Amino acid sequence: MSPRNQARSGASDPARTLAFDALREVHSQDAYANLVLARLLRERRLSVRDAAFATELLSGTCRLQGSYDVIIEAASGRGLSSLQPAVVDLLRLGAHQVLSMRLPDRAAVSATVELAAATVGRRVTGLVNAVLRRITVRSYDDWVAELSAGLDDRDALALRTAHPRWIVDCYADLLPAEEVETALLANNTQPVTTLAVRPGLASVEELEADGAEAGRWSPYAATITGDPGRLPAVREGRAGVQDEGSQLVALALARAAAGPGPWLDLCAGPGGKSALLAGLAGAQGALFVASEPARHRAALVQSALRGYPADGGRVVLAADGTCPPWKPDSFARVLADVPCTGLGALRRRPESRWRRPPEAVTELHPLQRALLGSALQSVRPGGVVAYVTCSPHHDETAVVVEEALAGREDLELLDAPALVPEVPDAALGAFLQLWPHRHGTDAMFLALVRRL
Ligand SMILES: C[S@@+](CC[C@H](N)C(=O)[O-])C[C@H]1O[C@@H](n2cnc3c(N)ncnc32)[C@H](O)[C@@H]1O
Repeated sequence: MSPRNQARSGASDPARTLAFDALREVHSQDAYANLVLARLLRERRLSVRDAAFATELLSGTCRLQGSYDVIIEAASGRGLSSLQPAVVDLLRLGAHQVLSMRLPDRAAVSATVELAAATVGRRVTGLVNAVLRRITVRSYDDWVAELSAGLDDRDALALRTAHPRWIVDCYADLLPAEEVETALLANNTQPVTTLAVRPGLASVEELEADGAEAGRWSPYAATITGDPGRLPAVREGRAGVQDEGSQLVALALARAAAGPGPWLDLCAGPGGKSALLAGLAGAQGALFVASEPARHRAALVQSALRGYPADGGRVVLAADGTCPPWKPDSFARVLADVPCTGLGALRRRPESRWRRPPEAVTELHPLQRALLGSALQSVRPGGVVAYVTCSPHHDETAVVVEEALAGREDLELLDAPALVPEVPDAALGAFLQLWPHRHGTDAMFLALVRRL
């Protein structure tokens, strides 16, 4: 087998080869790193150790990419656009091994040079070797200190924490100054895997007996290490992976006083919150309706609900939430978990911070406003709407809610933090704002609005 084909099959260095192939897909096809990684791990069947190495190499490289790019440009003395994209990805993977993975420099450089030979070709090995050896001369912190000279404080913070400047600005506008860096660095950590049990179908105690640990805030949460699929409750659809922040916002909606009547999840795909809400609605004898316009995502909602008995208490619709097929005033509780930039879930989506342009915030605004308007029309008097984002950005959160409330005397903003009193430091006025660095959850935002 030629070296090139050997590397493609992953025989010589399966972990680095997988990380390289995945990174190429991420950049050349705009693919999601997590999805590509999961697929390649399934297809190539690496050892546990190699799979863990490939996962860290790919995820870490994607997260810190912006700062590595600045370092690579400084070390190579040329702009990245003058290099072949596959070579840039090799250098990024090498930079991560050298600067962040605590591997011996010599081993990291020579393994990356071999990978370059096997994938792109021998002609690039000299360049890859020279640039990586220059990178090994300094630590990450020393590179950042050197390259920060002359930058303003926020640009230096962006480089140090590996975030685009506009995201640094967003966090700096929302948090006390002394918390901003900690909050940004929390986005560079790997979140624990958290499960939510479906109410009435499984219990946290059952998961604990299978090796999980009870969660920190939600009575339905448990954390695990390793593959969730090893737990019978997960395989049987009686529990599923869900961040605790998502559980808390669903729980707050369920706890608000709203009177009897059906519940609606207006933007339900892929069904994480639906799976929890359906059980909570069922416990109150309420019909639960999940609606999601994207058919493949509506199918994921069906799958998330598969553990519940098929007794007619749950309905999944493929409907556009901005022009819904149901009559106004139909529901007692409505969840509007709207599409957003996902700035609060950067831990989970390693490449996303470099992909989303700042304009995404303004582009999403009309849809967010329309969906909240539709939710407020769908709820009956006395009922409650939960407006939720997994972004803390002011323009996606408070601004949307305040616009909807303006001049509406029939709407009342509820004290959302009061409905999850077990969680400290989460009040942003009457809004709930969770943070990875404070709560270990995604940065979920919740506003609860009652229709009078
Ligand atoms: C933040 S996700 C919802 C996550 C979901 N609640 C969960 O916990 O799994 C937003 C969802 O809104 C859906 N969406 C996009 N446009 C929509 C529209 N016009 N009406 C309703 N939902 C929409 C997206 O397809 C996406 O599934």
